[in-house]
Amino acid sequence: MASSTLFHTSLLQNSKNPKPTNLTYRSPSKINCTVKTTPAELPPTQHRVASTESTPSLKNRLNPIRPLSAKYVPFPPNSDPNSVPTTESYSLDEIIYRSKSGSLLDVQHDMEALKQYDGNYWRALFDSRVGTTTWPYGSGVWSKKEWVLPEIGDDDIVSAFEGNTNLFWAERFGKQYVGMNDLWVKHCGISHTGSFKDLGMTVLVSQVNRLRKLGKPVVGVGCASTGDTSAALSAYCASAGIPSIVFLPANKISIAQLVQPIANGAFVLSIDTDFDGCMKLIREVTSELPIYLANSLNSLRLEGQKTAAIEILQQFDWEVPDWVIVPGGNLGNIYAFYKGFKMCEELGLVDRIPRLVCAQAANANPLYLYYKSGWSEFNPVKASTTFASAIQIGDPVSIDRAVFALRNCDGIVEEATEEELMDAVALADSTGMFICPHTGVALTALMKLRNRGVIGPTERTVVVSTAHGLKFTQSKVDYHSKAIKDMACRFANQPVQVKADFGAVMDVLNRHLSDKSPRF
Ligand SMILES: Cc1ncc(COP(=O)(O)O)c(C=O)c1O
Ligand SMILES: N[C@@H](CCOP(=O)(O)O)C(=O)O
Repeated sequence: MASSTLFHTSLLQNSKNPKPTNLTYRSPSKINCTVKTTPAELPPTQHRVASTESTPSLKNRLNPIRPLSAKYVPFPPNSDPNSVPTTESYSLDEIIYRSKSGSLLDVQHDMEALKQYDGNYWRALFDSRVGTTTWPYGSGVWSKKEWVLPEIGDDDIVSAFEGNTNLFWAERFGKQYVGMNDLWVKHCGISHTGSFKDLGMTVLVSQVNRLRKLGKPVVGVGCASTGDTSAALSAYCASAGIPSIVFLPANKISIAQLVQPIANGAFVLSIDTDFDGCMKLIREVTSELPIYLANSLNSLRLEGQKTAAIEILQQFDWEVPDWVIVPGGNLGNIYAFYKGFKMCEELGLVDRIPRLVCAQAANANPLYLYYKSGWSEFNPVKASTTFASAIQIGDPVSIDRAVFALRNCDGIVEEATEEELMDAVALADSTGMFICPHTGVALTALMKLRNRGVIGPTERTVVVSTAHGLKFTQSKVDYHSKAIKDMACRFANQPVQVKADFGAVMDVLNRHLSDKSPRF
């Protein structure tokens, strides 16, 4: 409720805002920073105004002569030894999703321009924005604007102040179930629309907003979805007044996810196919109609999603965790994490990157099978039904990005059966979390890697939680009522039916209290 109120207020104020004035102050790291504030007569909600400090205002430090910029290049970028050197590139103001050869694209930042500032500078700049309410830097994504879309105007940004999510010390789960004392869960799903997709969608919809203002032919924005991309797309588009169109696999997403685009006024197509079928259709449609493609095939999305990696480092005071475990489906996010960590290393904020683990549901495991083949042969699969329905994907569009990321960080791929992932959810929930099944997949991967001794007991590990558990309550209801065929539901916690009678209630409580065995 609160965040959606802020969302609208921010956009309203942004459009009305007069020009700011400048003040100079010294940031905690002794770097001269210029901050722009608005005149005193402005409304007290000054924090919702546009255009505050920006990197060029810090030019007194290093006299930068290269402006910051970014462009599309074919993936993998030229920096990769296996890439074929090319000069092919495109402005971010072009509407393009694939290179001439049909490969994926990547957003490439002018790293030389970014390197005009050292790691201390970037750390201090990002740290100085934590907790601010100044537009747009109060967003965990736009607090890293220079590394995301350096050239976009603040007025074009469509943001719900996403990001800045809780990095939760999973003390009890860690100690009790995996023998670890340094286990953390990054709750990316505790967000405006309840999943990490907000991080990428703010970037994509902001760029669409800019394109439309530039007069580009974009009548709407479309995606195929297993429920979270569609929720984020429709919310951000609704906020900016941009039409959204979502292709959903009929009867394959949760009710909570389905109602999100409906409520946000999207044009919702429920299609009698699976996600891969919807993805194929949206690609065909967006090549025919002036509908902008919002899936992570579009590399803009990953620029926002990569900020979760930067945010993790920041939350650890720029200490690098040993492992980060990410559930994978269409496989954009695992690459986004790699890219975020790698940029921090290349720009001197940290001196190494973590090892990444991509966790898949065994019922939708094409990456896992590819990994197990020693990366020798990739075959799409027909994904079967899984409680981790948002990753029920058999032909991931970002397969090349995922392999690139995993190979370059000595990464691992793991899988989780339905029973394993649901048990992991129940155990995590019993320690005070309320996680989605996808996070259960990631926790299963952690348990397996701990059992095999791959992850050590004192290694700092972050499990990325990708969606809010409240979107997936039906799976929890089924589990706790032991209503899942062929599943023991070992950790089900069933309510006790009792008569509305004092004696009956006392009997039940006395039996419960005398039972000394811990519940799990
Ligand atoms: C909740 C949730 N977790 C994980 C994923 C996997 O992310 P990716 O498709 O980037 O691999 C998705 C979407 O695919 C998702 O919605
Ligand atoms: N889980 C996703 C699947 C599509 O992924 P995307 O990142 O390519 O949009 C969803 O919620 O739709």
